[in-house]
Amino acid sequence: MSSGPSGVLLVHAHPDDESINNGVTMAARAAAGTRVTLVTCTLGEEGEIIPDSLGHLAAHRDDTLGPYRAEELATAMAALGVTDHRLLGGPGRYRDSGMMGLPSNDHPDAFWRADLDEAAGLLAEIVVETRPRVVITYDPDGGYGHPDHIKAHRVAMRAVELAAERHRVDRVLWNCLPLSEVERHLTRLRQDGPGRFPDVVTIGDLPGVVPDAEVALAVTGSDEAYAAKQAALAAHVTQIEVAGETFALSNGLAQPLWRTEYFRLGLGEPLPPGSTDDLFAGLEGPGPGEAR
Ligand SMILES: CC(=O)N[C@H]1[C@@H](O[C@@H]2[C@H](O)[C@H](O)[C@@H](O)[C@H](O)[C@H]2O)O[C@H](CO)[C@@H](O)[C@@H]1O
Ligand SMILES: [Zn+2]
Repeated sequence: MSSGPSGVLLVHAHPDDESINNGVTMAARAAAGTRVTLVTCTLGEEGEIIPDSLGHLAAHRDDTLGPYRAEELATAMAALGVTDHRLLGGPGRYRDSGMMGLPSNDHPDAFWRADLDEAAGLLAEIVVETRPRVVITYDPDGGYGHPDHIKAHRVAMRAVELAAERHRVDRVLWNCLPLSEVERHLTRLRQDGPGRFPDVVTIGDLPGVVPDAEVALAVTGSDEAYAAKQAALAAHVTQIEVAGETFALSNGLAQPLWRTEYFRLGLGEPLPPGSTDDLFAGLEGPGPGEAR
């Protein structure tokens, strides 16, 4: 018998998105005793692969990248202290669709092709089981237009609707980045140089950049939470290289490894203006017997 409403549910498209977008938030909440549940919608089977030694895993070769990234995800979750992480519909139910417009979008198992209500129904059952007060996912553009990110947004929002008669989520938060902070960090990155990486990202390469006024919440990590995020990112060996307070994807473009993670309000209870650190700010107390 689950107790009252508790915790936070995060909905992400591929293994690595959870650590990139919410590593600090997940580590801080797990350490505080909040129930943290991660649902990852695909295994990232179509991903590029950084280490040459692992290139054989690629979709056009052995096509075994998915199980490998599942192991990377488990290692990242251990680093963040998150024990409840699930694959939507079970391992392999929905396949990584690849970047928008590629033939992999048409794979019969591609998440981009998934029936929305079927996928949202699977997620709604997790919402009813775990009873989160807050759900975190992407904005309607998926942050940067990747089909799996867009679909994860749509599935998450529909699941909250489908679950509402059995469990009402207090608020849905969308990951974002405030323009002024992006400009400040990229200016410094360009001045310091990309270090071990060939170049630095541009604003257009970063997901969910919005005017500062649209940011409803900023969650800044402790040294411990930030170190956990660095370790979690580093666990995604096929996708990410970490260099101190920067990292790069397979595109080799240095980008900030954010210590502060930012959110817009997607649905539900507004946060008090200028809220910091508390996903549950302004909500009536924790659920019965639940830590926040
Ligand atoms: C962070 C993220 O969502 N990564 C996705 C993305 O991978 C990017 C993609 O391969 C792009 O072409 C590269 O330039 C970039 O460096 C990659 O991060 O798309 C992949 C395929 O759908 C997905 O597996 C990966 O997780
Ligand atoms: Zn992704």
